[in-house]
Amino acid sequence: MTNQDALKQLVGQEAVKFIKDGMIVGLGTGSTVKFMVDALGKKVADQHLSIVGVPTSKRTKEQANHLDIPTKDLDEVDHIDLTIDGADQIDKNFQGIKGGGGAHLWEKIVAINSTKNIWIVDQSKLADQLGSFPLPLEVIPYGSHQLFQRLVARGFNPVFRMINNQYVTTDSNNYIIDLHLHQIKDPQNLALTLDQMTGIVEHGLFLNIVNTVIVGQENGPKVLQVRP
Ligand SMILES: O=C(CO)[C@H](O)[C@H](O)COP(=O)(O)O
Repeated sequence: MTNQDALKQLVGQEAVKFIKDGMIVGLGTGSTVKFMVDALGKKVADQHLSIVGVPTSKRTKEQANHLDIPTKDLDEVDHIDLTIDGADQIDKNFQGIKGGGGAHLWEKIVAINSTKNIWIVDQSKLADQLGSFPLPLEVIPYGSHQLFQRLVARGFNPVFRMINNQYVTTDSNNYIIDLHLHQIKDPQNLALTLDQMTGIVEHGLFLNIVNTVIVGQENGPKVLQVRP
């Protein structure tokens, strides 16, 4: 296991300490969350916990089910106590970019329906300012090349996310366009602009969402309480 993976595993293990018997828990997506779900599977089995997971992607649902963690879809629960998810970049005001794994649409829907949100990251994800990580947009395939041109005209440096010359598609069968912005001076303003552009289903700016960030560091996970 790489050193970075070891840090991810430690934050995943730290995060499951926040999960108590009886909770409905949003399960994020990504390599860090994968370690958390592994730890949760063990905790559920060892302590005979009765919890329900609400996965934010098909791959997380598959992993949870494989580990015998009961899951429900978002519309089958009446609340979510806590969601634990990863992040691609977090700035000094604890605003985030997500969607590196292409799951930010479901992740944001689950996050805004959760009483509390915890992000688990290794220390490489912390930055003074957002933007060195490309900002993902989930876009409707229909007319996406017209949308692309509008993004070019605004100077947003868009790039369709492709693998082996094929469009990457999300769990909702949409495309991803990554904006190579390099720096985002005003995340709120950019979010408003993107919210108003027809064809964009959701962008990866997660603003004023996270309550607690757990950062993997060499000397152990650090828990940062961001907002109540
Ligand atoms: O937003 C996400 C998926 O859409 C992930 O949470 C984000 O990409 C972090 O992933 P990882 O833990 O693999 O670095």
